[in-house]
Amino acid sequence: MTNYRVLVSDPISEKGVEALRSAEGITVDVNTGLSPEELIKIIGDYHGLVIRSQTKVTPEVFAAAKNLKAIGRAGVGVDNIDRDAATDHGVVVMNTPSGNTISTAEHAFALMLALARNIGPAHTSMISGKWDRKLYEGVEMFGKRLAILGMGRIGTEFAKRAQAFGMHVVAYDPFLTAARAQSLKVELAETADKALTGADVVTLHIPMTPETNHIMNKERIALMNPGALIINCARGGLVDEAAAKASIDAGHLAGIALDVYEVEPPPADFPLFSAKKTVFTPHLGASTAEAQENVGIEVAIQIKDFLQSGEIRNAVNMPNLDAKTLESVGPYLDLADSLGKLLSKIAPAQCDSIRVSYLGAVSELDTELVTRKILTGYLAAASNEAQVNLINAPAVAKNLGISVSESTVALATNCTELIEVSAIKGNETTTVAGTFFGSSARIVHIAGHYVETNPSGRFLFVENDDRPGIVGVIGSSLGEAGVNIANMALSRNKEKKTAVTVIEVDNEPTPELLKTLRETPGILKVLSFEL
Ligand SMILES: NC(=O)c1ccc[n+]([C@@H]2O[C@H](COP(=O)([O-])OP(=O)(O)OC[C@H]3O[C@@H](n4cnc5c(N)ncnc54)[C@H](O)[C@@H]3O)[C@@H](O)[C@H]2O)c1
Ligand SMILES: O=C(O)CC[C@@H](O)C(=O)O
Repeated sequence: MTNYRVLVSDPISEKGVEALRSAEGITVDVNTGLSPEELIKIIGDYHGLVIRSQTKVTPEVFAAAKNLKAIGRAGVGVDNIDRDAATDHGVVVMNTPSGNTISTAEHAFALMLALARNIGPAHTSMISGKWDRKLYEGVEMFGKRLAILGMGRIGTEFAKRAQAFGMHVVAYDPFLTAARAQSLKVELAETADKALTGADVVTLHIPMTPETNHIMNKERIALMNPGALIINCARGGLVDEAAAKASIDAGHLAGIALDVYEVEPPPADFPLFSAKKTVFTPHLGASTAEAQENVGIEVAIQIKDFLQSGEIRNAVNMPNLDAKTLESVGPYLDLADSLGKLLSKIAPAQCDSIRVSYLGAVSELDTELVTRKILTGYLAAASNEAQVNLINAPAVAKNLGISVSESTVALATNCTELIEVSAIKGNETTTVAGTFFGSSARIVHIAGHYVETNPSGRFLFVENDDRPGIVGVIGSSLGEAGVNIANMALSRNKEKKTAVTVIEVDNEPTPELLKTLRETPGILKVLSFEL
């Protein structure tokens, strides 16, 4: 069994580390607090990397990570990983989306209550010997209008807690349907602006993207009621901190509670530190024993399963390939790989596009994965890329200028299902196709010829004039060269008056044998390849 090395570069739970340590074929190093330079120096030795939010996985890290196959993020946000670079380098990025949901929702809720009731300043005042009841009068949350931006996992949990407190919940999320809003008993807002108009509190539970950067800007803050509160336990940068400070200073916004910051940690002269009503925590949303145990164990098992069996769960840069999916698509992936490889051997070089058609039963599978595998097989030989895999195959094709299209047809003629792959160069199209006879995968179509052959093995592909005697010459040439024939499939193209012979051979034909065959009158093309 291969020995894989995994680096844990941020603190994760001991149980998570243990789950990796006890895995067969995996060696773990826990080395936290590395500088970017130190990480770059050692990352080349590792096949797996486990992180939280401190480690920044930059393009420079990927360039040095020659053996890296997978990154596991113990948490939700993957904004500390350059996803495009990961995909280009064929590294799968997985997160653990649900293990810290409750903890983060509870933390955001705690921030809201602490802000509304001045818990922080009242505590500080009391331990300095004061008993100031007037200064720290708060506001009730009961009956207040709460805007939730982002009704994913954490937003939904926050909504449930707010409803229990008697708040009126208005939610905006581009993927929140009217039916789901109804079942969650929240008012559905069509836009963020509508959710915020007249809101007393806003809580943010959305990812940080170029579109969501500063979603809480000066104009949106102004839409909220005077005396409103902002809670951000999602990502720094969602709130324009300068605009929030200006609004508090101007007496519109009453206060802000933050767990996350545009720059983490914020500088000592962070302007909001001097604002009137605030609560700050140092990115603690997921910092509970329960959440850390959940995400630590989850990430460890995901990395272990990927390295040991290729299972992919919670990937953010490719479709999932969990055990169940792997079982159903596994045989198709092997056939797809062979079809891709076969196409790369028989189609002209420098094709412009690849077209994949799924006909019959196979059209019901996760065809995106199968297409990725076809590309992996095709590009492994056709490109100079050293490592084309399921993760980077579409990106490699795109970089090479090869467009890829996919179509599905529910019914297949002649057989119950068919995967047909064409390479197109100008007006020349080369097609191969494969199917299953029972559980046995077969290649049934090669460049205009119906043949039936195994999808793996060593092959000789011979195209010749369709006239008597040629197959005999091929057979005797192979015999004289000591090449044993394991299988042979013949096909004629009556229109072109040509025939092809696909011969599965036990040993590799020598260059001399190939030369003899190519020089035989009537033989038009001889290819030798392994699938
Ligand atoms: N503070 C912490 O320690 C901590 C812990 C866990 C998660 N988080 C952060 O919390 C955020 C939410 O996590 P989650 O698990 O609920 O994620 P999620 O993917 O379940 O939910 C995010 C939701 O945001 C919605 N969304 C995207 N763009 C939007 C927009 N412009 N306006 C409104 N909604 C939009 C999405 O449709 C999705 O439903 C993430 O940014 C995550 O990184 C922080
Ligand atoms: O690792 C952490 O504690 C932060 C996690 C959190 O920001 C997340 O996105 O899951």
